[in-house]
Amino acid sequence: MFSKIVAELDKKVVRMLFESYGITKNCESYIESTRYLLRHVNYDIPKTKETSTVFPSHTDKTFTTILYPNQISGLEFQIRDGQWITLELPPSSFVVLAGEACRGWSNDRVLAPIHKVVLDINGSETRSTIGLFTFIKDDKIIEVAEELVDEEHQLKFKPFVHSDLIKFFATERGLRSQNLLKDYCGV
Ligand SMILES: O=C(O)CCC(=O)C(=O)O
Ligand SMILES: [Fe+2]
Repeated sequence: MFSKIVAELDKKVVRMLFESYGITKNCESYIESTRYLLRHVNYDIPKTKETSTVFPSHTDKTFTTILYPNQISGLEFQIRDGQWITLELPPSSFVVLAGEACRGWSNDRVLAPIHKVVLDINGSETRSTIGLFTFIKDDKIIEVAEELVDEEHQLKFKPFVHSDLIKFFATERGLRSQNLLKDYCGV
C-alpha cells in the first residue's frame, strides 16, 4: 500500500516536471515504462569519527528517487556551486531527487545531485529511510526531449537504455567516471 501511494506521488512529480518544460506528449509513455523499487535501510550509529559517513557521496542512477526518512537527519546534498547543505526536514517529509536518467532526458537541465548520509556520532537513534527508486524499462529508449534542445542548449546526450547506463556504471570505467552520462552517451 505504501509503495503504491509513493509511486502515485512519483507519477505526479514526473508529470509536473514534464509540464514545467511545456512538454505534453510522451510523458505517459515514460510513466507506463517505469519500474519501481522500494528499499528500507537502517543506519546504525557510527562508533568512531571515521565512520560518520554511513552512505558515501554518489548520484542516484535512477530516473527519480523519493526518500522518506525518519526524524534523524543526516542527508547532505551538494548544490550547483559545490557547497554542501544538510537537509533539515519537518517530520513526515518526502524528499524527491532526480537521478542520472532524468538528467539525461532533460539534456542536463535537471541536476542529479551528489548526496551522502552523515550521522552524528553522538546520536542515539537509528536513522531509517524508505526509498522509492524508479527505472525506465528496456522497451523505452530515453531520449532528450526535443523541446529541451535549442541554440542555448545544444544536444548533450545520445539516446540510451536505462539498464545499459547502469551496466556501464558497474564497469571499471563507469565506477571511475566523474561524469557518468557524458562518458556513456555524451555527444
Ligand atoms: O538514506 C537516505 O536517506 C539516502 C539513501 C540514498 O541516497 C540512496 O539509497 O541512494
Ligand atoms: Fe542516493
